[in-house]
Parts: sequence; structure tokens; C-alpha cells
Amino acid sequence: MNKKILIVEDEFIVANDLRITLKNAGYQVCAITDTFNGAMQAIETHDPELVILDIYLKGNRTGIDLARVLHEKNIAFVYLSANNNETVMEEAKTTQPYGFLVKPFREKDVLVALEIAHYRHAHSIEAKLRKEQTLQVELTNIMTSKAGWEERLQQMAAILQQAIPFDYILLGMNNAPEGHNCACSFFRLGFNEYQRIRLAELSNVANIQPEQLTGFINQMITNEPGLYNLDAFETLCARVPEKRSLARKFSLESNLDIALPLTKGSIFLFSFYSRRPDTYKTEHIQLLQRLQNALQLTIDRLIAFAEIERLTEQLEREKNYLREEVKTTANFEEIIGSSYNMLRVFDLVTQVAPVDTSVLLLGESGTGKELVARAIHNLSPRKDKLLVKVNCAALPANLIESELFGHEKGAFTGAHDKRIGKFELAQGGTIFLDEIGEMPPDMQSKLLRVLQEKEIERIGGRHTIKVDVRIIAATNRHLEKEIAAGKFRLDLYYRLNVFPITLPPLRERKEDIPLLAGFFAQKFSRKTGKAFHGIKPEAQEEMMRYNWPGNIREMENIIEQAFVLNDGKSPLQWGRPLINSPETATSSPTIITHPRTLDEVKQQQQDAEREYILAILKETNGRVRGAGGAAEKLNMKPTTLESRMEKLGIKKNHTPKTKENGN
Ligand SMILES: Nc1ncnc2c1ncn2[C@@H]1O[C@H](COP(=O)(O)OP(=O)(O)OP(=O)(O)O)[C@@H](O)[C@H]1O
Repeated sequence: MNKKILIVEDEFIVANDLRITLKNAGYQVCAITDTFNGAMQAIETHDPELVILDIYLKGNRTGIDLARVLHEKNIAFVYLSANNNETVMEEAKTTQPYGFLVKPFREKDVLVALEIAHYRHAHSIEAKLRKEQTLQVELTNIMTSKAGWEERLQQMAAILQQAIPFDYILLGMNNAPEGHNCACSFFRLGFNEYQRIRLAELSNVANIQPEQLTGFINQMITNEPGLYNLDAFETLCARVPEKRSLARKFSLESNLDIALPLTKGSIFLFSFYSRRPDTYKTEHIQLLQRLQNALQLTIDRLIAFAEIERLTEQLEREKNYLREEVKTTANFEEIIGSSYNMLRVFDLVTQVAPVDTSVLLLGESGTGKELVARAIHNLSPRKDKLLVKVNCAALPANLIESELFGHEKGAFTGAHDKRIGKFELAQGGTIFLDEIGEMPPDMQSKLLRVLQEKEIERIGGRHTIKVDVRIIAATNRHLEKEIAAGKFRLDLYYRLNVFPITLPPLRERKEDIPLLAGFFAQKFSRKTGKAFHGIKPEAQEEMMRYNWPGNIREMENIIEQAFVLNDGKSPLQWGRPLINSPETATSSPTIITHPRTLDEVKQQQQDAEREYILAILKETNGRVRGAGGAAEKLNMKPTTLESRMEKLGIKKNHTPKTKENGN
């Protein structure tokens, strides 16, 4: 026996009798006190295993106040009272005593009550431990279930419900796995039934701005654990507007917050809310702290699973893409050319490749824009990631968005499965937007937003995904003209045209023709197994005279055709005469000229901008400000537009004329 016991009793005679009885029964009476404060001090000094306490004490704090402390400290106690007032008894009951003795009592009754109290206490500790062990096992079982990140968080919340009741829970972290939101919340609908409320939805339902919500979560992550019942919850809501909105929306009346550290510096927040005003107790915080290891292990593993899932998905995408890619670019070889114009291109490529700048490749069809895009990617630090090509001209307008940004299952009719877009596929690498001039206007605005915000949203998706992708765009169109015609957005043009590289047409680098011809001849000789015996002198002359409107692609085709027709013993001759048509005889009007120097680029940009602004002013009858004015249409501040107009020499009362009118 020899258990340490504390007597809290204001009647000296009763206390003394008790002391003698208990001592004789083998207890060690560690202290006797008649006040709340005295008891607190004795608990601090002696750490008793049992407390026997009167309801009425000296001073203004009662035995019931003390019982609450004992309950939190998990010390068994037995009330001793002459009072049988019903209200007081009811209140005493809420402190969950281990026994109750009414004065006057018999010696034997005291000893039996204390023995039962001790047994119940020991038993409840054991039961608690067993429950905690079960919780730990259940938490670790989440890892074996086949579910996604949010489903698993929900399972974890449901397990915690058994120990810490809640009607609404907000779970958040400062380092969410890539592709997942930093928080998710669950509203209890029934037994083991929850409604999942993601951040975006929460922002809508609770009428809190998304950024404000993220700031609020981050703030809670750094706070100390806290529990807020009754008045404390009201004060909290008066102080924190986000809590107030949540409380109103879900009719909540108490709250418990605790942030637990995970490995690798992450912190995980549990924010429990209940519709009852006094649900949360210190023991709930203590329980979570005891469960910290199990929770840490579980959440760390959940994060790892989410990461593995993401990487597996990414690998799968890359594998599929590469499978397609091998078919189209297995024959990728070096870029041939030693003309001055080509050497300039090589210089620009080496200059821009290592930095993350967006590149705009300009040039006629077949001049090697894709080849140069690949060279830039291969020379860049992103070379180990994918270069993903999107041919904007080849995609039907209604599919471009899904192709670029992906879609969720069921996002639209026919979306049977989730699909990852090209931007996500190119994560960490480069995206090559070929034929950018063909992109429909509404997609141009969406693309612009992605370039500005560096995040995408899958069609039908509920959250944004950060993308780290370098952009290389190409066009054989005269973009400035497209802008002036209102077909290409000026702001997108500025975004893309950070570093323009113009590929010269073959007729402007005739010295490369023999080199390229030799290169392709070797290639087709290998492919067809026919020996290459040179090119007939007349065919060579023809080749040098010809203007090659289809550029290198045309040359490649001509040489391939010549190989097909060749007997493998004689020099090559062309399968069709290479005659310049009237349009290709000189620099034809259909052939576009691209700027060569930075000054030319700037001049063209200014001309295009001027024409664009004038066209918009024409639409708005010269009105700059106000609803329907040019500033609104151009999505600019009126003052910015006015200063641009001044710079470009456009007067406010300028009567815009169309180009055809000779502006
Ligand atoms: N300098 C070069 N050396 C070797 N092959 C080249 C060179 N330039 C282009 N080619 C070859 O010519 C063909 C056309 O090139 P590419 O597809 O890169 O042109 P493009 O400018 O992107 O054409 P388009 O505008 O029609 O898409 C490809 O087969 C490419 O390998």
C-alpha cells in the first residue's frame, strides 16, 4: 500500500480523524490543507496519487474548482461533503469524481471508497492506453489503404473523431505535396460520413478570399496549441474574422488548434471545431501530443505516397510522350549550316540557351525552327527534362485548352478519364508552341495568364498547379500584322517576343545549299542502301539557282525522291525540274521578311502597338476612359494607356484611320 494521499478539508477535526484512519490503514498522508491554493502547492510538491477533498473550502475557490484541476492532471479524487444541495451535487458530478462520501461517514466507508477510486483510476488509465494504442494502429493502417491524399486525410480525421469529437475539422500544412492544396477540411454529416470541403470551396462558402484563407492557415501553423470554449471562443471569433466566418457558416461554438512538427521542417495543423460550447479539454491536446509520433509517421508517409503517386504519374506521361516522340524525331541530327546568317543564329542560340528567357522563333516554313527549338532545349539546364511540342495549328480549337492544360475526369462530355496537359508534361522542361500565330484568341488570353502566373488549372479541376516550364514559341506568320488585324494579342506578343531569333530562308544562305544537299544525300543513302555517286552538274546548277520556297524541308524531299528514282550507280538528278515560279523568282510578296536587328524588332513592335491602339480607339470612337473605353478594352489603366499613346505620338483627339485609308 503506502499510497500518497492529500487531504483537503476545512474542518480541522474531520481532517485529523481522517489522517489517523488513513495512516493506520497504511496510506502515506503527504499533506493536509484547507484551501484551493494550499492544495495546488501540495500537489506541486508531493505529487499525490489520491486526493480526498471537501466541496467547501476556506477562501473563494471550492473543492469543485480543485476537482477540475485534478481531472486535467489525471489524479484520482473522492469528494467528502456534508452538502447535499442538488445543484452543487450536479456540478460536482460534471468533474467525474472517482467517489463520493457524505458526512458523517464511517471509517470503513472511507477506506472502501478510496480503494475503489484507486482501482477505477488505474483501470481507466489502462483503458486509455489501450484506446491510444488502437488509435495508433488505426492511423498506421491508413497507409495500407488504397486512396488519394485527401481521402487519406479524411480517414485520419475520422479516426481522431473517436478521441476528439468535432463537427468540422480543418487540416493544413506549410509544405503540402506538389499538386495538392495546403489545406482541406471536413464537415461531419453523420456517423463516419463527412463532406470534403477544399480550400476553393471553403473560400466560397465561408466568404473568405483565397489569399486571406492561406494567410490564416499559415498563421495558425505558427501559433501555440490553444483551446477555446464558451467565452474564450467568442473572444477568439471577435479577434479573428476567419474563425468568425467559419463559426457562423457551420454554427460552431468551440475550437481546438494544434500544429505538430513533421520531419523535414514541415508543420501540420489540426483545427477542430464543435457545435457544443465546451467540447475541448487540455487532455485532448495532451492526447494529440502523445500521439505525435504516430501522427508524424502517418502524415510523413502520406506525403511520401502522394509524391510517389505524382512521380509515377509523371513517369507514365513521359513514357507515353517519349514513345510518340521517338516516332517523330528519331532522326534528329545536327543543324547544318556555315553561312554568315546561320552562324548568327548559332550565336543567338548559345547565348539564350542557358538562361530561362522565352524565345520566339521566326522564319518561313521548313527553315528549321523546330530543330533550333530542340537545340536550345538541349543546351539548356533543362535538357534532362522533356521538350514537349504543341502544334497550335493542328489542334481543333475546342481541344487546345484540354491539350495544353489537361482535364479532370467528367469535366466535359467525352472526358472519360483524367488527362494531363502538355504544360504539366513539360514540368521542369520546355514547351515548344509551334505555329503560335494560329492560336485562337480566347486561348491566347488563357496562355497569357499561365505565362504571367506560372500556374495552370485543369479543365474541371478544383485547384491550381504550379508549373515551371520554359517557353519557346515559333511562327511563320508576320505577328505584327496579325496584331494590327486584331488576331493576335499584343500583350501575349510582348510576353513571347523576349528574345526573337529569325531563321533565314534557304535563298538567303545559298552557300549552305551544297552542304545540306550532301548531308541529306548521305542520310538517304544510308536509309535506302543505295550508294551516293554525287549530283549531276546540271542538277547542281539548278539547285543553286532555285529559290526553295519550301526551304530545307523541300530540299530534303527532293533529295529523297531523287534517291528513290536513282539506280544506285549514277549521280543524282531531280525527279522534277526546279523552276522558280513567278512568285518565287524574286522575293515574293507572300514571303515574309522578319526583323534582323534589335532596333528593327523594336520599331516593328512600336508600329504594331500603334496600329493596335488606333484600331481599338476606332472601335471606341476615340474614347479612352470609362466603361467601354479603350483602356478597359485593352485591360490597362487609363493613365498607362495615355502615356503609351503620348509615347507613340497618338493624340487624344486623333481621328483613327484604318491602314487601307492610308494611316
Ligand atoms: N540546318 C539544318 N540542318 C539539317 N536539317 C535541317 C536544318 N534545318 C531544317 N532541317 C530539317 O528540315 C526539316 C524541317 O525543319 P523544321 O521542322 O525544324 O522546320 P520549321 O521551320 O519548324 O518548319 P514549319 O514552320 O513548317 O514547322 C526537318 O526535317 C529538319 O530536320
